[in-house]
This record gives sequence, structure tokens and C-alpha cells, in this order.
Amino acid sequence: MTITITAFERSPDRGRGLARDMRVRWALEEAAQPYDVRLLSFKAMKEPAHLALQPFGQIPTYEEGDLALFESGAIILHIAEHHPGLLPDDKNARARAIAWIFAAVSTMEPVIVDRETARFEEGKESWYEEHLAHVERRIRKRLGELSARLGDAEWLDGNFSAGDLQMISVLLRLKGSEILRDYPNLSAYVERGEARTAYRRAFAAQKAVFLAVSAG
Ligand SMILES: N[C@@H](CCC(=O)N[C@@H](CSCc1ccc([N+](=O)[O-])cc1)C(=O)NCC(=O)O)C(=O)O
Repeated sequence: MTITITAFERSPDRGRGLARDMRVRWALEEAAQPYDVRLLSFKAMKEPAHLALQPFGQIPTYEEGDLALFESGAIILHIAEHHPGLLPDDKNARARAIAWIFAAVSTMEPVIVDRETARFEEGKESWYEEHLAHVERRIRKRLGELSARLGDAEWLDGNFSAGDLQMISVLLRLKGSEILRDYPNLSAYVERGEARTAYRRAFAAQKAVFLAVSAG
């Protein structure tokens, strides 16, 4: 059955692969699953047809036959559970890989999104600099803990998994910042993810959308 995901018609990430459709694209490429993309304007995202799929008016969503899913973590887990290559066969290792999906979205991503929110929405406030220092301290705490756990391993727990895909996708939102550069093993971990063929195919596909819109 055809898989259809939704993505920004004009992504504010300007083809840098930071919007969350990228991580779903990546998972589908790792699973060697072809997919269609329905591109949505910001307006269309808030209209009833899309709200029926995604109650918060956001992307991505995932449709396959009579299944409609939202929440990128849930979509990635669904893909991983239904296709080989993203979760180990061993049941305990599989459970640990799923734990890393949750760790990425519920422990690591919120502190990183806090920094983006502060920079985009609070930059003019008198307390911005002090607030940003606290936010970045919280990010560094989590990065230090993740760095210690990863050590010199290639992936978080054995072979590459959906947990790595989600964690690397979250860490990529720090790409280019001096913060991630302070954790060389995490920078190298992210680069290993970016070097994967599936990542590069997903990145090229989402960037092609931006280039087409920019050329239009
Ligand atoms: N928890 C949901 C969150 C989905 C979400 O945040 N979607 C964003 C796009 S990805 C977040 C995002 C947006 C932009 C950049 N960027 O770099 O420009 C990066 C990430 C969205 O639709 N925003 C529009 C809205 O909320 O009205 C999930 O993981 O699926």
C-alpha cells in the first residue's frame, strides 16, 4: 500500500533537513520503503482536513491504507516495527532501542527546543541573555550525560537503530553550534548518521522540495 507523509510546502528550515518530516523520510529510506509526500502550506495545516490527521495542525503525518498516524516518534516506531533494519530482533535489545527513541524526544529534544524558542521568541527580552545561559547549561548537562554513555561506541546500543535515528535527528538541531563541538564523540556520532546512505537520500529529497520552491 502507498505510504504518504506530509511536509512543509515551504520549509522554514530552508532545506537544512531540520523539520521533523526529515526523520520520517530517513526512517522510510532505512526501511527501503517508497513514499509519497503531500506538501502543505501553513494555512492548509490549520484547515479541517489536516487537523483531522494532526490535531495540533503540524507536520509530519503518515498515512498507509486505513492507518493515519501523527507524532514523528510514533511514526518512526511504526516503521521500525513493520520493516527490518531499525530495531534488533532480540527482545531486550529491541526494548532498549525503543527506550532511546523516547529518551531522544522526551529528555534531549525539549532542552534543545527551549534554546531555539528562546532565540527566536525571547531575543529582545531584558532577561534573554541570563535565560539563555540557563537553557544552555541544561543542554550541556544532557549532552555530557549522553556523551558519557556513548563513549567511543559507534551507536547507542549495538547496531544502528531507530533510537540512534531519533537521537541524531534531535542533536542535528544543534548542528553548527559551538555547543555540540564541545562533545567530540557526539559530533562524530552525528556525522556517522549523516554519512548513512538512507540519511543522504532523505536529505536530498527534502532539499529538492526547498530548491524547487525557491526556483519557482
Ligand atoms: N511532536 C510533534 C511535533 C511536530 C512539529 O513540531 N512540527 C512542526 C515542524 S517540525 C519543527 C521544526 C520547524 C522548523 C524548523 N526549522 O529549522 O525551521 C525546525 C523544526 C510544525 O508543523 N510546525 C508548524 C506549526 O506548529 O504550526 C512531532 O514530533 O511530530
